Amino acid sequence: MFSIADLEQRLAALGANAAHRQRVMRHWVQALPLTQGRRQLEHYLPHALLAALPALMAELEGLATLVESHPGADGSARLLVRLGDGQTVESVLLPRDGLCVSSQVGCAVGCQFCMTGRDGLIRQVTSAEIVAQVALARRQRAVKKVVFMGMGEPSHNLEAVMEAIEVLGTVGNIGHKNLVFSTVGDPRVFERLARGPVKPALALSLHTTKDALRRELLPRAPRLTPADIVDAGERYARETGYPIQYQWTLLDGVNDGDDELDAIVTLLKGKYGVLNMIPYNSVPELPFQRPDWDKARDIARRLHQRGVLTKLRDSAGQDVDGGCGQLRARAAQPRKRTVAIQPAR
Ligand SMILES: C[S@@+](CC[C@H](N)C(=O)[O-])C[C@H]1O[C@@H](n2cnc3c(N)ncnc32)[C@H](O)[C@@H]1O
Ligand code: SF4
Repeated sequence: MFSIADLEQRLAALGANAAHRQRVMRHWVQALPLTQGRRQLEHYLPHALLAALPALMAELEGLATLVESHPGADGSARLLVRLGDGQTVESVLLPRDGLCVSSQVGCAVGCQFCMTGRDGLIRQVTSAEIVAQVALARRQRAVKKVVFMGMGEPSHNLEAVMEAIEVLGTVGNIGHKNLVFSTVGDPRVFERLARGPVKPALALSLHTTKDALRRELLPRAPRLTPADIVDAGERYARETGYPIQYQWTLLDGVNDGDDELDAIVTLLKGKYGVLNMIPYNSVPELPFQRPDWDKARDIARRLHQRGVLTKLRDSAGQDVDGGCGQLRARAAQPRKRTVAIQPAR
């Protein structure tokens, strides 16, 4: 297990200067053959590095290897990925060149509706292992967007995630607004993301406007109220120019009542953001129900009419254990079905 910083050090020890390091990293992250490039590697890299390169590339490939691929009817594919020590995480190839990656094995937040949270935190995923998930996916298809919506809470592995984001947004050739950091909301996140050289877009998993219910559903999320989260999100959105993606997992009879809709309008109307409503992926082991699609569509339509930009989305690969953590648990993000769009401002 090593980090991007460890990799940089190893390259430097083999005689690589900054430009050499960037070139090697580009081949890895973009899954480019070593023969590709304007200047051939053998005329460019120091001898020691050249000699070590095949073994090093094999080692980098070994950071994330494919165990299973479950293609969905919507063009997505849920991947079960083995890390170097045998632990497994999920990545999801999304329609339209997106990829959902995992930042932790398990998760300490313990959301009641999430299969990943049931395991608790098993271990952190290193920055190199995060980037390796992208390299693995790129060996299968193009990746132009990376969302941190797989297993784990990125704010609990913040420095590793930020290190990976910096690589992906530079040598990885991914547009900064196409890197999406998804979090339950942690005060450190807003400050840290705004400070990085690569500022990602931000998704905030809100799920309810009620503080007490949120504490129940997300038992170990930081003690920010929904209003605190939206305030901090609004500042980040204004600072970066990217709208916040508010995430709302729709749970039948739990967070889909008229009282929630009234409070959503109070909280989000006029804010620089979009509300993504994602009907819960049923997981047999968990005690929640997915609302039917017509009900979900009606909720999105009513919010739209009241001035909240709302999109109804379905998790990718509904037909192949679409709930995050299900594939790992049993040895599985967003196909868009946009029903209502209204300019937020
Ligand atoms: C798996 S989490 C990972 C990122 C981060 N921990 C978070 O919660 O934003 C990504 C999103 O998946 C959602 N999610 C988890 N389990 C789900 C399920 N069974 N059905 C639908 N969405 C789910 C979460 O609510 C969250 O918005
Ligand atoms: S939804 Fe996100 S924060 Fe909650 S348990 Fe799952 S991975 Fe962790």
